[in-house]
Amino acid sequence: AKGSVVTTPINSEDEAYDAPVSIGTPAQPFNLDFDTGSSDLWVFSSLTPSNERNGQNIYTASRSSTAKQLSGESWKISYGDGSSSSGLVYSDVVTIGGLTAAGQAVEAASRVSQSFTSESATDGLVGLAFSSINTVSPDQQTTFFDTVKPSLASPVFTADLKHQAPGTYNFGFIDKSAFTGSITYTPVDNSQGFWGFTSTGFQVGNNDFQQESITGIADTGTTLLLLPDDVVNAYYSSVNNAQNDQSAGGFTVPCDTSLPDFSFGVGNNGAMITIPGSLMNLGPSGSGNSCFGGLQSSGTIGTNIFGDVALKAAFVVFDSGSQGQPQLGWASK
Ligand SMILES: Cc1cc(CN)n(C)n1
Repeated sequence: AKGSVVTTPINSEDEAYDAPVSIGTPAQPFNLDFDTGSSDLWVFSSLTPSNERNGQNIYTASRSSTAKQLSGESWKISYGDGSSSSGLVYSDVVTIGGLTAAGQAVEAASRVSQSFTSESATDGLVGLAFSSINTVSPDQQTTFFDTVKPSLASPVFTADLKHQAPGTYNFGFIDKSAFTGSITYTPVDNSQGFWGFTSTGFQVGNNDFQQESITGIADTGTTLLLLPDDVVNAYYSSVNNAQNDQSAGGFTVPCDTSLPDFSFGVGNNGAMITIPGSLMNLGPSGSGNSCFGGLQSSGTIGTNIFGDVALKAAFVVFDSGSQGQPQLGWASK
């Protein structure tokens, strides 16, 4: 089997990307944030207090003839940006891009934190990291990808995110028309449950390539590219009037400045993914006439995060084991 679904930026800053998902019988429609940095499929629901909702679609299990509550099961998750949610668990039919997962764990929110409430465009998340970090307790559940994997032509999914334009998540196949050149594969360390890999280094504009192992995760659910301070300082020291502005929450640049490209190395054959300078500006920073940089410090997080700013410059293959061990494929587009 194969699936293909369009994913769309939720706002003018490409802050997150949602895609349509149907749950239940008859189908209840949702717009969910596909997140390769977590492993819970959760939705706003009839259990979510009305003062924590803001127009989101809600899942009502009692209206689905295929819903079954998983008795005694619950979930609770918190994300790197401080947001969180928790609730109860049902199994139900979940359809994404023509692919149907029967008996998928659907995590119904009985509470959500403020940033979810205020993001009216997003009805929940589809976790696409490894099922080893699914939070359902006492019986851990599988991600949508793991649930449908046995039926897929190939155990892979791909992410093709775009700047201010619709992109695509494909399941079970690689669309050769979606990228240029070849795909460079690199091994994945999934010991922490993430799509972890090591980049071979970086390059600011047309400067020399700086060889430096940068270990991080490919995370479609994080907006920014979060890298070590030496990389971030090397980038912004090449930008006139760039400044690390605490009140803005990080590095800002003058909004009218053309920014250098930023490239990062993948694989052991010298391949690089180049983020055009235009995509390194995320728009007004909210303080002064400065704009917020797409590259920021991974500082105290404990890992580097290749989020949407990086991923939207690439066609990315999340391969869970077509060659035995999990790997990430990177191609320009
Ligand atoms: C809701 C959400 C998801 C992620 C990335 N995994 N973040 C940082 N926030």
